[in-house]
Amino acid sequence: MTDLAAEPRQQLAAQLAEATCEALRQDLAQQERALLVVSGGSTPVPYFQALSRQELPWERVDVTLADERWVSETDAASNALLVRRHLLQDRAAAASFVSLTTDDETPEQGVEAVTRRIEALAWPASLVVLGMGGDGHTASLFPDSRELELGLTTDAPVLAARTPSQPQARISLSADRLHQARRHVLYITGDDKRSVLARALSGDDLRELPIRAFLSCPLAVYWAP
Ligand SMILES: O=C1O[C@H](COP(=O)(O)O)[C@@H](O)[C@H](O)[C@H]1O
Repeated sequence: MTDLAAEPRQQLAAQLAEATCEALRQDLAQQERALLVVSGGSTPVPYFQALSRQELPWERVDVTLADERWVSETDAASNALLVRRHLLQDRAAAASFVSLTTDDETPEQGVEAVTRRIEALAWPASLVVLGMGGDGHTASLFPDSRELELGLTTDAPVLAARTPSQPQARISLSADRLHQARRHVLYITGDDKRSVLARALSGDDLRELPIRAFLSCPLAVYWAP
């Protein structure tokens, strides 16, 4: 059976990979290193694959995540595993990846070390590629997170987050740090997420749909059915 969603999603992934390269190339013409912040979850796989084949001076590119589940890098739920499997391949294998986890038991214990790692990167990031869940969360800024208010207001770059709806503890870049990037993309697929985005655009309560914190970045929306 033909998967009707596959082709537009592949095209979208190819377009976003091109736009990502353009952003990184522009910045690498002005500076020694450039930083790309990507999201995890299931959506970015075709984008990562398309990006991994692009020609770029990848050895001058750092890649990190907008957020991570506090699991080992071998766990199937690890966003780092996803990046290593699908993005840090082919030409992009030469990029440096900076993870958001440590060997500590909890993100609260690891957050200081991760903060030091994150601060050592070449900010502002060239591009932040945000994802969005069906509940309007982005990065690990979840509507039901105990730390949502903190994540939206702190000027610290990284925070630990506990979210009743999620099985794992999380670590996330803060809204402030994500805002500081030069360019912002929201990368989503499917009609459900399009409806969530439409809802987000028609209101202003950040606690209801945290993605609203990024709608005026400005945010380039990459969507396919
Ligand atoms: O939990 C997460 O979910 C969002 C969206 O994921 P998707 O599977 O619906 O694409 C993602 O942006 C975030 O990085 C991830 O940790």
